Amino acid sequence: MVQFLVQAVTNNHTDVTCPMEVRETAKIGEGAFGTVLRAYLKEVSPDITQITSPESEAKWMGPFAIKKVPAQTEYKSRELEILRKTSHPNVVTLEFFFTYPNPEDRNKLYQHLVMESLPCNLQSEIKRFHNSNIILPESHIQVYTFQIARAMNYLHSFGICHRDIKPSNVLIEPDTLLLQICDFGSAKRLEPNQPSVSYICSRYYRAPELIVGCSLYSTQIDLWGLGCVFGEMYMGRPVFQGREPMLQLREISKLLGPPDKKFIFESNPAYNGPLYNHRLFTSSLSSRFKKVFSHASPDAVELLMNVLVYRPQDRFIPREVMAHAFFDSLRDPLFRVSPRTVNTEIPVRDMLFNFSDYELKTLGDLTSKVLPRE
Ligand SMILES: Nc1ncnc2c1ncn2[C@@H]1O[C@H](COP(=O)(O)OP(=O)(O)OP(=O)(O)O)[C@@H](O)[C@H]1O
Repeated sequence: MVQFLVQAVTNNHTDVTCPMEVRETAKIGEGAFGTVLRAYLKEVSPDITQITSPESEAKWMGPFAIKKVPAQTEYKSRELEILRKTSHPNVVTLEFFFTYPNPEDRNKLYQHLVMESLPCNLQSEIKRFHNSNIILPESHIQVYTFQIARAMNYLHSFGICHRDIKPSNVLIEPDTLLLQICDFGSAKRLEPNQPSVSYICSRYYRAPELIVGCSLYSTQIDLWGLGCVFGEMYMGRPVFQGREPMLQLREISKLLGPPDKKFIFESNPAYNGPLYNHRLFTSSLSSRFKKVFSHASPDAVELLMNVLVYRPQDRFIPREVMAHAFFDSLRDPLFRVSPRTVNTEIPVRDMLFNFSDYELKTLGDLTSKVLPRE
């Protein structure tokens, strides 16, 4: 356990900055860029310069998840900027933030993002089911996928592209099936006709346009990630597991068939890598999807076929995902789910459809299809 006093901790909701004690209790995650720790925070009076005694007035708040990343890198400050702008039930909440030196190297400042903590991520949930030789109940897959699409609909409405959608960046609360997207370390607000780097996103979840080197991509790269995560919940392992970066396209072509010339030209006319355009099978696209996602219902297969699509323009956008028939049972007033951690069935309709006025506007002509039945 590590405890320290920070003179200037800013509350993300009120913008008030005050001194606080921070108690870090355990490591939750370690990524390429930062460390995530479980932590508690306590307000202290401004004249205190030493850590206060346990009997002091204020209560410890938490648990939180603190993400520490080296401060002052242009790349990472985007994460704070984006988390400060967003407020959505399916996007992790930033509660406080501060900069503080690294205990091992006092000269190096670290940005600390203090977020609401969720107990589990989707990667461990998928593994848990897979290791017990069972697949996630389709009702859970519906509830989780709907919330991913809802978060994307919100983020994309501001042009914010997450750029690293994968099960370990999807947090869940197994008792309620609440889901929140985390890790905005790669996220960026995409501007039309402004190029961005194509070497983002974790390999198994990279959209085909990124693999062939597209730099003018859109928020639709996140939808590919949604499709991969959606499919992984049925398969218990990543849908496209390329052994190395260039073999990733080969894995995709085993299911979708080879990419066509139009897709390559629109993505990157200068692409001269392998195209895997020899015939690997004779079966139809839909029979391949049915075979690969053998546990999925016909509606789920149909939705997967509309998301795992080469051309980003032909891929469903988030509100089309939410409006799809696969989620119709969620719209039923009687819909209930049985979380694995709870012994009773719980209603989830209020949690799924508590749209803000802003969100309702983003649904446009699909509003009546997305909203629940009375
Ligand atoms: N708010 C949170 N609550 C609970 N766990 C969290 C939270 N934020 C992050 N984590 C856990 O910590 C892990 C690493 O966090 P994050 O992905 O933000 O760091 P990163 O350095 O960008 O990692 P990576 O390189 O794997 O993308 C996540 O996969 C998740 O399991």
